[in-house]
Amino acid sequence: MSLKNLEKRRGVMLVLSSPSGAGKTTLTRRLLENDPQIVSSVSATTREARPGEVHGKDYFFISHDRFKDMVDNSEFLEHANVFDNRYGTPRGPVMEALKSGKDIIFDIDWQGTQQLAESAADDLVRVFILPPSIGDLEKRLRSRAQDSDAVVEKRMARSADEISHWSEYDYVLVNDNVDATFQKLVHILEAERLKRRRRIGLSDFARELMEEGRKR
Ligand SMILES: Nc1ncnc2c1ncn2[C@@H]1O[C@H](COP(=O)(O)OP(=O)(O)OP(=O)(O)O)[C@@H](O)[C@H]1O
Ligand SMILES: Nc1nc2c(ncn2[C@@H]2O[C@H](COP(=O)(O)O)[C@@H](O)[C@H]2O)c(=O)[nH]1
Repeated sequence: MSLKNLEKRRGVMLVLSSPSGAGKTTLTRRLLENDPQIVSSVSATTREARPGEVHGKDYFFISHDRFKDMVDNSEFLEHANVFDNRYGTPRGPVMEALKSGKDIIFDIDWQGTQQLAESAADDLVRVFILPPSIGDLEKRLRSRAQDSDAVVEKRMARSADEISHWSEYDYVLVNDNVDATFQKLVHILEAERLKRRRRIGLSDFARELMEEGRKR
């Protein structure tokens, strides 16, 4: 067997969740820029686009009617109501990515993570991002300057609820320094990629090594 076959593996479904503003989007963008093996799941949402957000790249911005049709047609892998809007993960692109041997990163809330855990537990790696303090979280949401005061207030009011789900995750990172947090995320992904159950070619490789070893 060639060493190339040994590299074959099941894709990782890497989930990032956090209270709004803790840094999921920032970390996701950085990972996508630095790692050609991972792609991002682009969610559909009924919320308005923020300035600079691009349809099809940041989200698929769709109407409530279209969202309902997609739910009725089972087009979502998971979906949830978050901050008075609907959000969902389109099923097709995730399946395509995993089939082509890519890893896929999801920026979704705890409700979506629970749904993915029911349908894809073996492939899932769940990372929860905490802010260093609630004061920092609010500063980040305000300095992002993309949401109205009312929206920021609503998100801050829900932060404790979101944080209460931290222990449902495999890893918890405190995003104090973005460079340091990013490095930790890279290490998590590297270690998860090496897990035995994901490495499809490993048993054939080990069997062949043993056969050769026994012949000596
Ligand atoms: N470690 C950090 N230190 C300081 N600022 C940060 C850090 N990480 C992210 N930020 C900034 O905080 C703001 C919010 O980050 P980001 O948009 O990535 O959060 P998010 O978790 O994706 O939020 P949401 O759930 O609302 O989409 C951004 O302006 C980002 O540049
Ligand atoms: N369950 C899901 N949650 C999602 C999805 N896409 C995004 N989200 C979460 O919504 C909030 C708000 O996001 P924002 O872009 O409006 O700031 C945040 O917690 C996201 O993680 C999804 O497809 N499913």
